[in-house]
Amino acid sequence: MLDYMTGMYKQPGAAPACERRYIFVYGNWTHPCKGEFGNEQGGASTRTCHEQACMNHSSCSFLPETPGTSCQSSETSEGPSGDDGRRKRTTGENLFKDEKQASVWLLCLSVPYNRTRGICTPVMETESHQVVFGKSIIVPSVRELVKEPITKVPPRYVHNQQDLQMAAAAAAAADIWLQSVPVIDLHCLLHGDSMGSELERLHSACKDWGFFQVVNHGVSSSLLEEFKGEVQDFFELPLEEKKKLWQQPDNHEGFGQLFVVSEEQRLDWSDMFYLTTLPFNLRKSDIFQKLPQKLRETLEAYSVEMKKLAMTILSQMTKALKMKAEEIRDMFSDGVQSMRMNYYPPCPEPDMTIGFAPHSDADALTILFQLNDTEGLQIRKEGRWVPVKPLPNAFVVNIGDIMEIVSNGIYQSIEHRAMVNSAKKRLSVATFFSSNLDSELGPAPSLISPQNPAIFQRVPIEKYFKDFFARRLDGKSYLKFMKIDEDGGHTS
Ligand SMILES: O=C(O)CCC(=O)C(=O)O
Ligand SMILES: [Fe+2]
Repeated sequence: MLDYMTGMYKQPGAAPACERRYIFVYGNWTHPCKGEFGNEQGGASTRTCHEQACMNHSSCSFLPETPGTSCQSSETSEGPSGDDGRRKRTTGENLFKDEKQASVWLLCLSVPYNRTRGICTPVMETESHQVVFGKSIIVPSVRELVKEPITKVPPRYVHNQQDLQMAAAAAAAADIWLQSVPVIDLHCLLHGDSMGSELERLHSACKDWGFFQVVNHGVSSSLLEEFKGEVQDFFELPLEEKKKLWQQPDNHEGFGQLFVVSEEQRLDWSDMFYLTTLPFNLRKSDIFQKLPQKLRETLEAYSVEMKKLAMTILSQMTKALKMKAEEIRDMFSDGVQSMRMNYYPPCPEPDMTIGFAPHSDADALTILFQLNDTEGLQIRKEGRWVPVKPLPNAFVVNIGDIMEIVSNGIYQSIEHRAMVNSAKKRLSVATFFSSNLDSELGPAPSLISPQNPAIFQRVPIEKYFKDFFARRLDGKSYLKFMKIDEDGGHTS
């Protein structure tokens, strides 16, 4: 049985001996505790860090500098243990035939496991760090609301008309903009002759747009299809089932809406499900245990893929910004990952409301997976709302506030929102990637100089998030709060 707090398989009576193993697929690696570094091309490899030998065990990890996105090599590597408890050698090809399984295995190997039983037996009491980042007033489900034939949007969902009128203008101008949101080819960025030019394109996309679509990302389409189906089924569960996973008054994880801080506040035309997925010790076990089994397993695999992808993109951004590689590693190696699944039901008066009010994301990097081809996402560019048309097999990636702060404003988080329509529902999953919970947030030292002084203050990341979730979501107002004014204090 998989323990969803630690990512390990529970096996009663397992012996306590343990070691920590790491696995990476392609690329450069470093081992901060042992001062080792190396390079692997092709196949999956594991390295072992023996707990006793490692003084820095809690923070020790092999850090893939250029994690790969493909696992098709047939190079030899180690695989999960056989039934006899001894480790079997297998080929990379076999190991990753079932990518979902492989990803779960990757996760398991990134935590201590019991040497005598092979893979993922419980050897470590993970101290569950029960951080509650925020709470939100409990609100009804919009999906349930539209089950009754309604012709008008209830007053609590009617949004500011001036803002909404801009949506119509954006729709009219859509064709001009459709081609404009940059598309980054991850394969070209990591391999081959066009790496340099693709890196420049990435840099411009982050500076000028704060948004881009990423293609050739290497995440298996079968995993994405499976995840898509399971998320759709999840929102179709009967209300009685969903209630078991509804937000609680003291914690915003679960079904509901985020950032609802007053009974008067206008609500968005959507239902969402929010949960923290990484690191393991931040997971809310009661939520994980109640997820449908298949979704839970696919979510594990998806979460690993998203972490790999986020780390790859972040390390490329570091390169483009000419930051020191270790700065990003120190901040994100054990980064906080959370997911927000969004369900926007059809709306009888789409011009009166909004699926997700304008906001910038508080994280470093968001990877958005649009589950169907219904349009709805718009980004604010030069004062206009620009629709983002989902490309097949692409993720939409955007810079969040943390990256704007770390880059000292070179990259900018961009306001975006989700619109609804009268005919079709829309679903998306946003994966948010933020820095390690014990890190301090502020501009990267390598980007600061007397000529380029820090424009943002430094705060512990835990405080940053708690303050963020305590506020009503309002465009980029939270980032303004983090800015240093000319006298060296807060700007607001
Ligand atoms: O559903 C969308 O397109 C946008 C979702 C979003 O912005 C978010 O979850 O932060
Ligand atoms: Fe967002």
